[in-house]
Amino acid sequence: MSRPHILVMPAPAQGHVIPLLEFSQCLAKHGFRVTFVNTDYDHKRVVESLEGKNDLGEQIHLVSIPDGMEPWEDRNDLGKLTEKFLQVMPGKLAELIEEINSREDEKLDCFIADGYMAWSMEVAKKMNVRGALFWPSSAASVALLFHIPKLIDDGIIDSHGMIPCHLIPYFPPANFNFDACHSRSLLYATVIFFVLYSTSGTPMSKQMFRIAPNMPEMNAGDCFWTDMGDLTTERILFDLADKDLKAMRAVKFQLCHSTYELEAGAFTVVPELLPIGPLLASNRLGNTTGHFWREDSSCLEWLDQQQPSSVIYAAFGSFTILDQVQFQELALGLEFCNRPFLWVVRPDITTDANDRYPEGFQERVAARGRMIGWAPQQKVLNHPSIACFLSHCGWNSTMEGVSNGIPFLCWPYFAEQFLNERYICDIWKVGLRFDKNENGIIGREEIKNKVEQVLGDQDFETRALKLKGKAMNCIREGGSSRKKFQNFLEWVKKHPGT
Ligand SMILES: O=c1ccn([C@@H]2O[C@H](COP(=O)(O)OP(=O)(O)O[C@H]3O[C@H](CO)[C@@H](O)[C@H](O)[C@H]3O)[C@@H](O)[C@H]2O)c(=O)[nH]1
Repeated sequence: MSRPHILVMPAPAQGHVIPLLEFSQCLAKHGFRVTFVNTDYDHKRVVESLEGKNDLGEQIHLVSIPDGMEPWEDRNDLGKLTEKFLQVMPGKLAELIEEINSREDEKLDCFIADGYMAWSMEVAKKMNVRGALFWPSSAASVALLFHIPKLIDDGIIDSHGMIPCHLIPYFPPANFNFDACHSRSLLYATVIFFVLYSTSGTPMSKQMFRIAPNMPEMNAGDCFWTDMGDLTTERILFDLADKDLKAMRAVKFQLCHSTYELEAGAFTVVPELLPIGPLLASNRLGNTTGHFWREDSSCLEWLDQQQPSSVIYAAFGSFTILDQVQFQELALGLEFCNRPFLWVVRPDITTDANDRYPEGFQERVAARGRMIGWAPQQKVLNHPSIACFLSHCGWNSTMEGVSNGIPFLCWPYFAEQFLNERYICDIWKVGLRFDKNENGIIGREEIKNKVEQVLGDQDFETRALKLKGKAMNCIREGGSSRKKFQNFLEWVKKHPGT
């Protein structure tokens, strides 16, 4: 009998491609053939970063379809990207499925889409292919999505995902200086601003709510479509969330990159969600694949030369952009800590690619600091020299830090990262958050103080190691995630064909 064939499609983003490809490797290890469909743009980056190495094995076949954007357009503009891919990808996906199914010995047994691409379930249904979803983010973020109708009923967001105007503080900020409005035009501009602000809506309500007893309090700002900087993008992303929510209700299998033990409360909100995490390349003794940037593995040799539990690892995932002032303050903060550090400085982490570091910084830290463009992060976090993880709290980074028993310093950037921070700091108590200073930035002293607090208090490490034990037990024989993964495999094997 030929191997069952599964088509897997991630959302077009680094934090989605890596875990879905890891999941695909697990499927391949269990005897499945996988066709993995990226957008053309991401496909090119993934293939380039493989540098000709066949880390994927023969059972995973990479293919691609267009995302509707021109090659030079900015894919970090999530509103535009979403708008374009929703126009183009459904048709291209249907063509791809048709083409695969036209080959007699390759017919698809199942289609697995990223939860954030749940709209594609409709395409699969029309093509008579069974669908399942995989969520690369926390169960809490899925629960929040599931909770949208209730948030609308309770008036926390309106039917466009925005906070209704009566919940927005109507008054100007406390530090607003009316005396400074000498000029008539400035006064008019100010009035127009407040009128627009109060009628257009914004999802950034600070009204707190709790959706299950043992989950942290949340606010509308934790939803992934919020805090994007402009209302158009937020509305496009909310429409995507709404589409995903409708589609997910009709899907039998929904898998999630988490564990019951880490997020028990969230799983009670969406009982059909099945955890299969943590997904780590080390679980199958392999390497992480799907990178958009080339890994700089030379940092592992550098880590070998450092003392055990001595190095601060700082990395912000694939989206975070720091302005020049904040970037330099972070550099000075790392310098102030007076410890070895490994800092991932992605080529696009600041808007200004030149003269990014404070004057003389590189020379001063040369003996104990290392800056690289992209790390083999899972291997780094598993290295005995790592003491703590200064992270933007993307869910993959969170799972990777937790699975290695590393305490966190939390620096969330956007979307559900603030919710992940609450799990790290308030529920699991394995890290500390940074506070911004009066200038709205995280200052060098704050960085030094919090690093010292986390590393000076043995309880953080003790709790982190305990949490690691819980997370890793889930994927051992008899563990909860292992069982759910096996249930899923059986379901696919029992119902072969379309
Ligand atoms: O130098 C680096 C930095 C990161 N990574 C990897 O890249 C992935 C990054 O994923 P994540 O930590 O989740 O961050 P983002 O790239 O920001 O992920 C997006 O997708 C996640 C999953 O939905 C969300 O939780 C985030 O908020 C969203 O920004 C992880 O597997 C890391 O191991 C590397 O391999 N090398």
